[in-house]
Amino acid sequence: MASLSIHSKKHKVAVVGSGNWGTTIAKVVAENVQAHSDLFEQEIQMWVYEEDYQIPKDSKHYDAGSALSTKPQKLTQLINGLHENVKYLPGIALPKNIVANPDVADTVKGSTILIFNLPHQFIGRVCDGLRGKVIPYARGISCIKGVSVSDQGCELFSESIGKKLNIYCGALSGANIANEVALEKWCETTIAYDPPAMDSKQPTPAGSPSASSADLPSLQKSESKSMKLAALPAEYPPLNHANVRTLFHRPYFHVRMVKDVAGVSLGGALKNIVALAAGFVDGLGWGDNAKSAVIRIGILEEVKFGMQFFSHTCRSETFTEESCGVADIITSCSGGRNFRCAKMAVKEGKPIGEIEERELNGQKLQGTSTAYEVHSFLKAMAMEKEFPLFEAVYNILEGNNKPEDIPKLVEAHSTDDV
Ligand SMILES: NC(=O)c1ccc[n+]([C@@H]2O[C@H](COP(=O)([O-])OP(=O)(O)OC[C@H]3O[C@@H](n4cnc5c(N)ncnc54)[C@H](O)[C@@H]3O)[C@@H](O)[C@H]2O)c1
Ligand SMILES: O=P(O)(O)OC[C@H](O)CO
Repeated sequence: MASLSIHSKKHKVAVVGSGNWGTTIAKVVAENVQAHSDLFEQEIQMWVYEEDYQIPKDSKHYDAGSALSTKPQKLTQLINGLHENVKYLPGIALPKNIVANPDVADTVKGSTILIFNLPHQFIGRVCDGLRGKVIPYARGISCIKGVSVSDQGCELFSESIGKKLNIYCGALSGANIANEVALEKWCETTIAYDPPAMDSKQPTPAGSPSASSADLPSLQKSESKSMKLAALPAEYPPLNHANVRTLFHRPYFHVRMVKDVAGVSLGGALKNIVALAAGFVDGLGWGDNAKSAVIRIGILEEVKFGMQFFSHTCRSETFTEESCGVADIITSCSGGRNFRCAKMAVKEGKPIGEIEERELNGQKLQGTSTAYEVHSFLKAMAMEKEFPLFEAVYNILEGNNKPEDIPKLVEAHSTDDV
């Protein structure tokens, strides 16, 4: 609830992305800024990748007598007029304090909290366009489930966003099918936020904001030693765990705060590969036992990947105890888009890309590209054999193997450990 604040400024929040999850998270934070007007400004700017959209005839918004319905309209105009993202989150009423904006630089202007939430294949280009446009003391949260693989290696999006924009960026990930969260069905999520110590200090209310610099948190230290962060001016409420949690926690969306940014990010990214494997075996009609075997092996490979390549910060418990780990694998292997499309692809004998195009109305699978990206990283490290499930999914997508080959391909995981 709103209470008196000793701070003369409030945080302005922007959401970069407005797909199925982007719009849902905008709804969550729009509700929370209304409930905490002592900490946050009331308007949420939400960046929309602009497109024309024709309201379908079976939509409750279709009105044959209105120009809004008879020809395609800008999606931003529809969202702002109807307070609903009719394309990516149809049927969900959005709080009126969400403003859809087609200009990404204008969306983030003056915002101290930036929430990145779009399919991972697009974030690099979007961040390139934001260089120099964000206020220097802004802080970010990445809700993106994927990893960034390049010649330099495998990078978390929290890291690459942070480096590109010269800001600290944490991560949010969990067992969170967007449509269920949007309908306010209870779930949990994990937020990893480990900002520079200066963000948690109790502020000195009066005086100059004096943007000073601080070292990056340990996760990023080794990779960008030269990067210096601007301090959050004392006029703002501190961006500590409590205030970050306040922005996201709802009665139906329970937040657990942790510090393991790598574990949270990797859990969200790698489970998408596992969900494809689960869809493949389910598509074959192999039943729940086969799916559970895939889940068990998937968790093992997630932990191994994290401890092998992000050992300086990653905790195995993040995968086995948090919503972003085991819970997200279970959810994703039950009702996620990657699971559903992989299952249909096997049942219908069609390429998964064709199913994605037909079924998802513009939403994007993350597992297929992540399987290729993880494969290219493992190949560069000559470690393909160490991750047979991830490799099996890649080889099935590539046409080198069939879903029926999965038991043979993951057999190494079935041998005794004694
Ligand atoms: N949908 C879910 O249930 C869910 C839940 C948790 C996390 N996530 C993760 O959240 C992230 C965002 O997923 P989502 O579900 O919001 O997206 P989505 O799958 O609904 O993707 C569509 C979005 O991509 C945008 N887009 C299309 N082409 C683009 C381009 N060239 N440049 C920029 N944007 C473009 C569209 O405008 C739309 O906003 C993903 O990493 C996903 O794994 C999704
Ligand atoms: O629909 P998916 O497969 O992208 O999964 C959605 C969420 O990540 C589940 O937590």
